[in-house]
Amino acid sequence: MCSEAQGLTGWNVALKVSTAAPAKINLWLDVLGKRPDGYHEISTLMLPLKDVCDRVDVELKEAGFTVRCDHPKVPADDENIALKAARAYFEVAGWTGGAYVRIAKNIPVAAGLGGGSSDAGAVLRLLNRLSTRPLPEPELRGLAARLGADVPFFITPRPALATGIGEKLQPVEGLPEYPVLLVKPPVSVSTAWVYGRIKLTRGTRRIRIPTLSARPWDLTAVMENDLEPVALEAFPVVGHIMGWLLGRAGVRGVRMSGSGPTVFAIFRSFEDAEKAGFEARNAWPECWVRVSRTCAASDFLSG
Ligand SMILES: C[C@@](CO)(OP(=O)(O)O)[C@H](O)COP(=O)(O)OP(=O)(O)OC[C@H]1O[C@@H](n2ccc(N)nc2=O)[C@H](O)[C@@H]1O
Ligand SMILES: Nc1ncnc2c1ncn2[C@@H]1O[C@H](COP(=O)(O)OP(=O)(O)O)[C@@H](O)[C@H]1O
Repeated sequence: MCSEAQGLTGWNVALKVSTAAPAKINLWLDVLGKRPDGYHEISTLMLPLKDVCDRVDVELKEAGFTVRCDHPKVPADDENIALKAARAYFEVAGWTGGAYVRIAKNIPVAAGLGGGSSDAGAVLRLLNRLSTRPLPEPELRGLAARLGADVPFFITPRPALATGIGEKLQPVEGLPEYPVLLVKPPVSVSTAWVYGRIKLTRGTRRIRIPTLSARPWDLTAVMENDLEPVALEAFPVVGHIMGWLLGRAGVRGVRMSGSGPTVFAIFRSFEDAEKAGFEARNAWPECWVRVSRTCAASDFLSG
C-alpha cells in the first residue's frame, strides 16, 4: 500500500483495526404499530452486555471485499451484514480499495442478542475512526439504519431508548450495571418471522424512563416484550425457562430479549446471578448459558 493510494482512499495510516462487538438485551420492547414499509414502530430500552462480545477485525486492502467467521451458521459471503457494512461505508466515503473482515463469534446466532447488527456497527465504527474525513454521527446512523433496524445502536453501544424502527436513539444515563443471566434454548428464531406474526394490541407508548430512573431495581414495573407471545406460542421451552428463572434466589425480573429465543434474568447481585447460572447449566444442559452484566456507559468507544 503506497502513500498516494492512502491519499486517494482517504485512510489514515493504520491498515488493520479491531474492536469488541457487544451483544444487547431489550429491557422492554413495545411494538406500537406497523408502517407502510412493512417495518414496525417500536420503543425499546437497549442495554449492551459487558462481556458477551464478538471480536471484529478490519484489514484494508488494495481491492476486494471478503469476510471470514468461525461460526458455521454465519454467512461467509456478501450476505454477511458486517461485509455489507464495509461495502456501504467505502461507497459513501468514496474510498477506493477493499477490506477483509474477520469475525470471532461469541454471541449466539439468531438469538435476539443483536449479534450480526453488532458486527456491522463495529465495522462502521472502525472504518469511521480510520477515515481522514469521518462521517458525522447522524450520517453514520443513517447508513447503519439502511443495514438493519438494530445497527444504529451498535455504532456507539451504550444504554439507549430506541424508537422509530430502532434507529432513533436517546442515550439513558445513570443506570446500574445489572447482573444478568442469559439462557438460550437450542432453537433459531427469525426476527422477520416473529414480527410477521405479532398481534398489535398496544396503542400508545408507555413512558417508563422516569419510573426506571427513580427505582432502577423495581424492574418488574417496566419489563415487557410485545414479541414474547409469538415466540412463547411457537417455542414453549422459552416460557418454561422464564418460569424456572423466576424461581431463582435474588431474581429481579425475567424477559425474552428482542425477537428471542434468548431469555435473560436480572439479579440483585452478581453472586446471585452466578449461583443461578450454575443451577441453569445443570437444569438446562442443552441450552447456551452465560452470566454477564449490562454496561452503564459505552465501554466500546475506545477499542
Ligand atoms: C427484534 C430486535 C429488537 O432489538 O432485535 P433482535 O431480536 O433481532 O436482536 C430488532 O427490532 C430487530 O432489528 P434487526 O435485527 O436489525 O432487524 P432487521 O434485520 O432490520 O429486520 C429483520 C426483519 O424484522 C422486521 N422488523 C425489524 C425491526 C422492526 N422495527 N420492525 C420489523 O418489522 C422486518 O420484517 C425486517 O425485515
Ligand atoms: N455477522 C453476522 N453475525 C451473525 N449473523 C449474521 C451475520 N451476518 C449475517 N447474519 C445472518 O443474520 C441472521 C440473524 O443473526 P443475528 O443478528 O445473530 O440475530 P439476532 O438479530 O436475533 O440477534 C442469522 O441467521 C445469520 O444468517
